[in-house]
Amino acid sequence: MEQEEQLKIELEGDNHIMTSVDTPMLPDAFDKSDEEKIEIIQEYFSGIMKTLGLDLSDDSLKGTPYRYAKMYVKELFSGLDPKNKPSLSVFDNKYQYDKMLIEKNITFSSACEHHFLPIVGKAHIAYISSGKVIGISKINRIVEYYGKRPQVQERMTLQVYNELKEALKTESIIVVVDAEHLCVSSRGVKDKTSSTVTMEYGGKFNDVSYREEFLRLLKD
Ligand SMILES: Nc1nc2c(ncn2[C@@H]2O[C@H](COP(=O)(O)OP(=O)(O)OP(=O)(O)O)[C@@H](O)[C@H]2O)c(=O)[nH]1
Ligand SMILES: [Zn+2]
Repeated sequence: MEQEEQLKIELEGDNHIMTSVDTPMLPDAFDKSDEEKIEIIQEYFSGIMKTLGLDLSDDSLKGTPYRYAKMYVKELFSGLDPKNKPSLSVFDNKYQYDKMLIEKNITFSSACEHHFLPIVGKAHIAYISSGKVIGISKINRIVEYYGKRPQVQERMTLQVYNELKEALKTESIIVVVDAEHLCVSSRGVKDKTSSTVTMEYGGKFNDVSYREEFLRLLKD
């Protein structure tokens, strides 16, 4: 089959799926200031509370729509705005350290995009330098930044991997995320013990012996 014809079928076919690890955002996502967003969300959340029958003149409840809106924009979902992306300090690997660097037990919280309920867990990350090293706290900060969005765990895992790949100019990175989803543990199926593990890796970590060493060191 001609390549062009094949491409046309792929693009027009019913099963065509756009592949992207980007968080789906509207084109005008960054037109409003944080203060404008807080104002709008506050109004909507007042409506939700009133619909539930809550009396917003109560002194404990009256500040809740504002608190809620501020928490969304400035805290829980601050990672939707690229202005909050951490700057990553990357240095030359002058000492030519060529083994694995592992940053393990990185705690993070996020929110699942299907229910807007918390995802709470840990990320474990390792890389092998191809000439660059990264300030270790920046690894934690990258996890924090991508956690501060409505997420699915698979996408968050890939976003963290891609960001580190870009900064470190290597694919020899492994990202493992192990998290509890409150939409699974506190509602719906209400399973209190399961956790969800996702991973992405490349480069030297395609070799199982590197993955085994990484997983062994996570246990210590
Ligand atoms: N793959 C994946 N699924 C997720 C993640 N977070 C939440 N989910 C799931 O998203 C699904 C949404 O399914 P729906 O059937 O539309 O939602 P629901 O009726 O509330 O489903 P239940 O949770 O089974 O009650 C649920 O199975 C959630 O467990 C995630 O990070 N990755
Ligand atoms: Zn959910």
